[in-house]
Parts: sequence; structure tokens; C-alpha cells
Amino acid sequence: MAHSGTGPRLILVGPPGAGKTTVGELVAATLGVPLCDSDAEVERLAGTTVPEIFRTRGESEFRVLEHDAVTRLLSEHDGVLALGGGAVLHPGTQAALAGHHVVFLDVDADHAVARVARSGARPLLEGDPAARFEALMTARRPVYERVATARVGTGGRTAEDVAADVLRTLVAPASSAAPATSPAPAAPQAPASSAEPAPGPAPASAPAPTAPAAPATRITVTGAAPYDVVVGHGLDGEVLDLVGPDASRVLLVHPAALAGRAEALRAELAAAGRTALTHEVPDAESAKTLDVVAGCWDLLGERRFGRDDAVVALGGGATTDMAGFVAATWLRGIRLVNVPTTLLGMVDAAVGGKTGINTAAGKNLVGSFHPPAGVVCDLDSLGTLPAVDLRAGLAEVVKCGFIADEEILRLVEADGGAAALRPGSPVLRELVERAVAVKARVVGADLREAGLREILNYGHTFAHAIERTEGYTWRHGDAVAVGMVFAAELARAAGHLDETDVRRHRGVLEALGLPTAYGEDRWPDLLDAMASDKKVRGSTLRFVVLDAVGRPTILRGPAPEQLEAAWAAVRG
Ligand SMILES: NC(=O)c1ccc[n+]([C@@H]2O[C@H](COP(=O)([O-])OP(=O)(O)OC[C@H]3O[C@@H](n4cnc5c(N)ncnc54)[C@H](O)[C@@H]3O)[C@@H](O)[C@H]2O)c1
Ligand SMILES: O=C(O)C(=O)C[C@@H](O)[C@H](O)[C@H](O)COP(=O)(O)O
Repeated sequence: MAHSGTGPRLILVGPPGAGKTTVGELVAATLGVPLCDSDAEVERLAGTTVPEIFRTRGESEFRVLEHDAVTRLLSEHDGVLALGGGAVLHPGTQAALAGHHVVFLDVDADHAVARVARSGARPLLEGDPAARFEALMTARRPVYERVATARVGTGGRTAEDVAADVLRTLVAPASSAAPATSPAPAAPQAPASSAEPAPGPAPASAPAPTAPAAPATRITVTGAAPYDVVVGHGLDGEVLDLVGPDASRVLLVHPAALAGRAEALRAELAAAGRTALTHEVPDAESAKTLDVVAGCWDLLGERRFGRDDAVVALGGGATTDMAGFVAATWLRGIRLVNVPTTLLGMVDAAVGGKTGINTAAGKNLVGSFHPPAGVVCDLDSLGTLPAVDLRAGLAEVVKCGFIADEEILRLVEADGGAAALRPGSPVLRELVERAVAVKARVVGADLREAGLREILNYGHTFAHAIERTEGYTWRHGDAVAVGMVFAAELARAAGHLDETDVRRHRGVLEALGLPTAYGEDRWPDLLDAMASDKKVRGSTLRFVVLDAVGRPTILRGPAPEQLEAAWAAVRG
């Protein structure tokens, strides 16, 4: 269940001793949002403690007070909400929880009683706590299971482990988001060498369809200003809608390869009464410079673009990153519509609001979070995309498979990657939709990368180091492919990942023709570049690694010999 933008991002339910407050604090800190506890809200409103309310007014009156407090929090609290153990008993509260992301923290009597004994008075467990807990769970378990959208077991586990599992429920694919009765989810370019096929359009035997194969799919990215990612065919009409009625001026930023499409969109916008101008920027990574941004600012100034006006970014990730940064900074932020035309742009760069440029110190080091008003992924664009760029985009799709949606890996493995590499194939469309859905769930929960969003950086610490070391001549997706193998080898060296999963990385990436090794003897340069990674804290390197497929975690300060082992394994 995605966060709707109002009300709590996540609600924890469960019996006393399940760890709702402790786990809630960790989850809230990772998401960068406040935690609210319904018991604390009742105490605030009543001006006395919960045990005192039970003693002087009885349980039924407490439940009424609690229901009022919960109703209020469900509409006003935009963070993590921990509900008192019996709050779900009120039928009105049960109904009000529908449509929210509710995680049932399940626990056995032994652990619950031990925790309660440590944490102080719980009126309902007085006397024989174990027997009272069992009785209480017999009555309440069916209710917890009915109202919850996911369940996580907490008995005998650390609060950190449980919190990681709870966060994973936010990114788990809808189809596998644990129904309450199931067990908790198990926890949530290459250089243009002579050997590489010459860039050219993807295989002519499989053109993109000219007629819509299926209606467009809309995937909502939630947050303060929710927006849709539209995936389908023949979607130019969507761009006009997203520019909105108020924008009288529209700047269409594009590289040379998209000049024809930019002109067609310009004509369409002009026909709708807008002053639309096209602005060609340098290709690929050479667009992501301060000079190019300054050129855009100059143009916006000359044409007097105001707060109601809009930028449309048409192109690959380099174009949307740079043009997004222009939109984020002009007048401190104007409307942005992303029209990604590469696979990588559709599944990753255009979604989530990260905009930015490169500097001498490293990749994407200057930028801003500036979510678009919408993202238009017209799959017909992929028909002209060079095969090497399609392949590179699949690296970010595979990344989503490893961090959150194993079905992506299965779809690639099913036919050795053949359908994934074919523009117009239903499999490629499903891969796009699944990867967008993963990204949407993550950035909807954590726009500003307070914690959870870091999982999208899987493979990127080493990838960005390759890109910088190679002067940005590698395709980003190719670097990410090698970076994921590096991360997998590092995880194995650090005791997180087993050999089978490491082999699976190479298998899936090689099936798609992606590189899995970096042969240059430049370890000191790579180490130096990794030291500028945004995930570094103090001078400690932090890597996203996997405990297993779908179980990302952070590895802090790996030992030099672990880094060396991973390096030795990707040197080819
Ligand atoms: N902001 C984010 O969250 C995010 C996420 C992932 C990647 N990125 C960034 O995205 C960039 C990589 O994006 P990319 O892989 O799309 O590369 P890109 O933007 O360089 O595009 C690749 C090439 O394809 C061409 N092209 C684009 N669309 C085409 C089409 N339909 N037909 C023919 N040619 C076309 C481009 O002109 C370019 O030469 C990197 O700078 C990376 O850092 C950002
Ligand atoms: O959206 C994110 O967050 C990501 O990390 C997605 C990455 O795939 C992407 O390459 C992004 O540009 C990297 O961001 P950065 O903050 O590491 O520069």
C-alpha cells in the first residue's frame, strides 16, 4: 500500500511487548519522519496516564478516548504511527485503517512477557502475564491479521533487524506484500571497445508496435505532491496535460537525437496556445555541466520565464538530470515534466526527483530534490534507442530485481534475457512497470534519502567511481552492472551473501550482455573516487549490500581486505 501523501506513512499494530515503540522509533528515524504513539496521544488529551485511565474510568471508556485519538492521528499525523495494543478492537478504528499500510508486529508470549517486564506497567497483563498474553492474543490475533497489510515477527530478534523488515514491507511488490496470515517477508558502459557491438538501433526484427498494445499504466509516486508515471504507447498528449493550464511558456530541453520529437511537441504546445521553445543541449554526460545549466538559465531569463511556466525534459537520464536541475533552481523551482526516452530514464532517472550535474570532484555532487509534475514513458521511444543504451538501462532494472522484486530476475532468466532486449515485447513492458513500481515505492516513502532510499544506490558506489575514473566515457548502466558485481563480492567477503547469489548476479547481467568486470589497473583512483560518495559518513565508506535477494542492508566501513577481495574478483 503506497503512502497517499496524507496520514501516516506506516502504522504498527500488535500486542504489548511486540516492540511497536522501539521499532517505530528506528523506522521513523530511517524515513526521516516523526513517530507518534497513540497511547501517548491519549495521555496528552486526557492529561493523565493510561494505567490511571484504566483504574479510574475503566477499559471501555479508555477505548473511546483511544478511538478519538487514533481517528485524529490517522488524518493529521504524517509519519509512523504506533497503535496501542487494543486500539484495533474498536470497529471504527478497524474501518479507518482500511487503505493504510499497516504492519502487524507479531510476537510469542515468552518474548512479549520478558519485554513487558522490562518496560513497566501494562494494565492488561497484570497477574499471570503469560496466561493473560495468550488469552489476549487468542482474541486479538484475527483482528491484527485482518487489519494488517503485512506481518513481521519480532520474537528473539533485534529491533534493528525487525525495523529493516518493516521498511522492506514498504517496497515489497504488491503481489508479494505479506498478507497478514503469511510469514513476515524474509526480512525488504563498458568503454566503447572494439569488442562491443557498434551502436545502432535495436534489432529491426522487433519494432515497437505502432498501435497501443494495452492501455497506459499509471504508477503513482506518493509524497507531498504526488504524481503519476505513465507507461504506454503514443503518449504525447499526456505532455500537454502535465504542462498544465497555467504555463504560458514552456522550454523543451533535448539532445540532438531527440530534435524531431522536440519539434513535434513544440508544435503541439504552440497549437494549444503556449509559447514553446526547443533548446538543444550536448549529448549524454556532457550535458551535466554548470556551463550547460547556465546556458539554460540565460535562456529562461531572456524569455522571462515566470513561476507558472514549465520545463519539459525530453531525453535520457543525462538530459532529465540536468534539465531537472534547471527547473529546480530557476526562481527556486518551477514546474518540471519529464519525458524520458531511454530505458534507464524511464525506470530510474526521470522518477523520484533527484536532479543534478557532475563537478570535477565527482558524479552528481551538485543537485536538488525536485520531483516532477509527471513522467511520460512512451515505450515507442525505445524503438530508436541504440541497442547498447537499451542494454545499459536494463542494469537499473536488474538492480530493482536484486533489491526488491525477484520476479524481475525470473523474467530475465526465463529466456536468457532475449525478450528483455526486444523493444515492444510485453516482457520489456512488464520489466519497466515493475522497476518503476519499485522506485515509486521507495521514493514515495523516502524522497530525501533519509535512509530507505539508499537501497536504490545498490552498485552505485563502485559504478560512480568507474565513471569518474574513466572521465564519464562509460555508460552509467554498464558501470552499475559492474558495481553490482563488486557489491555482491564485497557482501560475500563480509559474510553477508552466499556464493549462489553472487553467481546469480553474473548470470543475469551476462545474459543481458552487460559487463561484469573492470579490467583497468586503477584501484587507487577508484578508492579515491569512492571516498567522495554521498553515502560516506565522516570518512567511513558505506555500501548498499544484500543479505539475500530482496534484503538490502548497509555495510559500514568494510575492512581493507574485504574491499581488496571484491576488487580482485571484478578485475576480470
Ligand atoms: N536522477 C536519478 O535518479 C538518476 C537515476 C539513474 C541515472 N541517472 C543519470 O542518468 C544518466 C544516464 O542516463 P541514460 O542512460 O539515459 O543516458 P543518456 O541520457 O546519456 O542517453 C543515452 C544516449 O541515448 C540517446 N538517446 C536518448 N533517447 C533516445 C532515443 N529515444 N533514441 C535514440 N537515441 C536516444 C542520448 O542522446 C544519448 O546519446 C547518468 O547521468 C546517470 O547519472 C540519474
Ligand atoms: O534515485 C536514487 O536515489 C538512486 O540512487 C538511483 C540511482 O540509480 C541513480 O543513478 C542516481 O542518480 C544516483 O544518485 P546519487 O545520489 O548516488 O548521485
